[in-house]
Amino acid sequence: MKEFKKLLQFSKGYNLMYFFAILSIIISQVFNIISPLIIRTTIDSIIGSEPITSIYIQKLVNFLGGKEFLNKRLWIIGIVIICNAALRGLFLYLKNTLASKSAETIAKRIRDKLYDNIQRLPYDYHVKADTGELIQKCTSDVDTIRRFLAIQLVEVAGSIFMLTFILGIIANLNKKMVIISIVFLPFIFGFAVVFFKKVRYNFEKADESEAKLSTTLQENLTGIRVVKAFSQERYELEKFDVRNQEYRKLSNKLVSNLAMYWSISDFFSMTQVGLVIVLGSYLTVKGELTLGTLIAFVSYINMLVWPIRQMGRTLTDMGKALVSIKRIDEILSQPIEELVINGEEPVIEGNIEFKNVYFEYEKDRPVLKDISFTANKGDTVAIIGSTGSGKSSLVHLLPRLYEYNKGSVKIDGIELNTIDKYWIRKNIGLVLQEPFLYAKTIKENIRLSNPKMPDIKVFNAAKIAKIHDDINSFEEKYDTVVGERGVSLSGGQKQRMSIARTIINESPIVIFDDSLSAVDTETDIEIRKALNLRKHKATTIIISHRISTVSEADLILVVDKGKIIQRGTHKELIEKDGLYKRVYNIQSSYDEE
Ligand SMILES: Nc1ncnc2c1ncn2[C@@H]1O[C@H](COP(=O)(O)OP(=O)(O)OP(=O)(O)O)[C@@H](O)[C@H]1O
Repeated sequence: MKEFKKLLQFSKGYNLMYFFAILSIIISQVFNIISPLIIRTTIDSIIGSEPITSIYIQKLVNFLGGKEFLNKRLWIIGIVIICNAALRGLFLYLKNTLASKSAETIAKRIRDKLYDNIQRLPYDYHVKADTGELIQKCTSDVDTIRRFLAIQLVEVAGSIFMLTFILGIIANLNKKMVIISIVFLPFIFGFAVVFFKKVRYNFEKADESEAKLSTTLQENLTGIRVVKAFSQERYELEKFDVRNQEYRKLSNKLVSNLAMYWSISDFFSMTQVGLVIVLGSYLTVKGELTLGTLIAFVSYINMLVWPIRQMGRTLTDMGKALVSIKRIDEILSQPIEELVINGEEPVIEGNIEFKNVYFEYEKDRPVLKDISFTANKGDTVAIIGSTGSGKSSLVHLLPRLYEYNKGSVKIDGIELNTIDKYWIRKNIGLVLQEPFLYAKTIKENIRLSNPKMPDIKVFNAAKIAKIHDDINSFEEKYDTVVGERGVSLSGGQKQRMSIARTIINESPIVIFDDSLSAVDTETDIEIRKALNLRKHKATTIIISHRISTVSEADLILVVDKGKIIQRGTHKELIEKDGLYKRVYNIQSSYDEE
């Protein structure tokens, strides 16, 4: 029930439409149920001489001209049957349209809300989240809910109504026959429920196996260059073959499970129908049942058996929808990141001050310890240190991707955690370690944050990032579409593209998180020279493992195990014994060689 309540927030404005969908299936069932009564009356009372017991049918017969009149014009009854079928069709059409329309709208709203929440979840959530799982929740889980609303729920409502209505009618037709007609129904229903509950595990296994198969395919396609470089084709083929075989095995198992179910269930259903025919015929011969009533019973039992058999399956499938609602709720109930809290938007100049800052991702496991340094507007601060020493964590504090636990960070004298996240992120350009490019043109990728940016700015940014000449060498120049994840560009070109994309915004603070690593030393020097020309426009923080990249910085911080162990200019640091000098010596001797 809790799960249904969760759906209600998405169905606002469509509840009435959904109610009409259910009403339509009920009305269509009424027309469906009337049909055997018309045939019964025709056989027993219009053609035969049995009295008409129902006053409603008597009224209808009178309205159509009376028994005698109809007896000579049976075609009128044919038309009534056709009209009845047409009306049933009309209401079925209405049910399908209304249910699908409301289900589609609800599914769209859920997708919108999920997408909106995903955009607003904190950075840390996305660092840890499984992308495949998120995609599955936004696609197949939403689709399961859509099918549940568009098909299963209305069908079950219709079947429950039909069951009650038909039982009411046949109870009036012949009491003895009612017992015979329904004796197997609970068994057919129970068998369906038990069976589908049991095979649900097999369904889930097959689903999982299919997901594994597509993940293997996706991984292979994404990493195809690594596969080729390491001659891993055979291993990949074998891996895929194992997954493929596993999926085939599980699918086959499911198919044989279902084949067994449908044949056993068909056997019980046919036994139920057969029982009605045999015992009904016996009672008819004995004179306890009219021929028309027997035909009505056979029709009704056919109407009941198949939906009841299907309902067992539908009810178990509905369980899947409940699981899907729970799964999407895992995203919806995550606390979203408040980007604007006080709405203050101070002009950011670029003066940065860290004072005794501590930070930890997990309790009591500090990643940054007692970090203090100052950078004035326009300064370049370089951070160097071994992998895992805390360099990225340090710079991630500035755009407030994470909050420091102790100490103080001030931007132009204002405590960082009082500046809105939205505003500070707009004022900090962050070039990440792994550049991500959209499957768009180069120009669109560079002016991503503002598509109205004039071409001249795009060219200038590309020139500073030393990618302008490369772009001009492409046939379509700035209109070249880069493939998914920019596969047609080299690693260094992608890094330079993402540098151009960041510096075009002319943010007062720019951070390069090891984003020159794939660029050769010469290009690295040229980029830094170009950046130096705009030195007074932005405070720059550069993370690198390369001494040549950090050597010209106004301040170099050497970080180890979350602490600043050395600081100063290149000149000062190479004169002191310590990590910096050691790295410098290693890299210089390597360069000389
Ligand atoms: N989201 C996270 N949750 C928990 N621990 C993390 C998270 N991100 C990083 N860490 C841990 O924090 C420590 C510092 O990581 P960080 O990425 O800041 O190092 P780094 O110096 O930038 O390394 P590299 O040079 O390899 O990029 C590492 O031990 C890392 O495992």
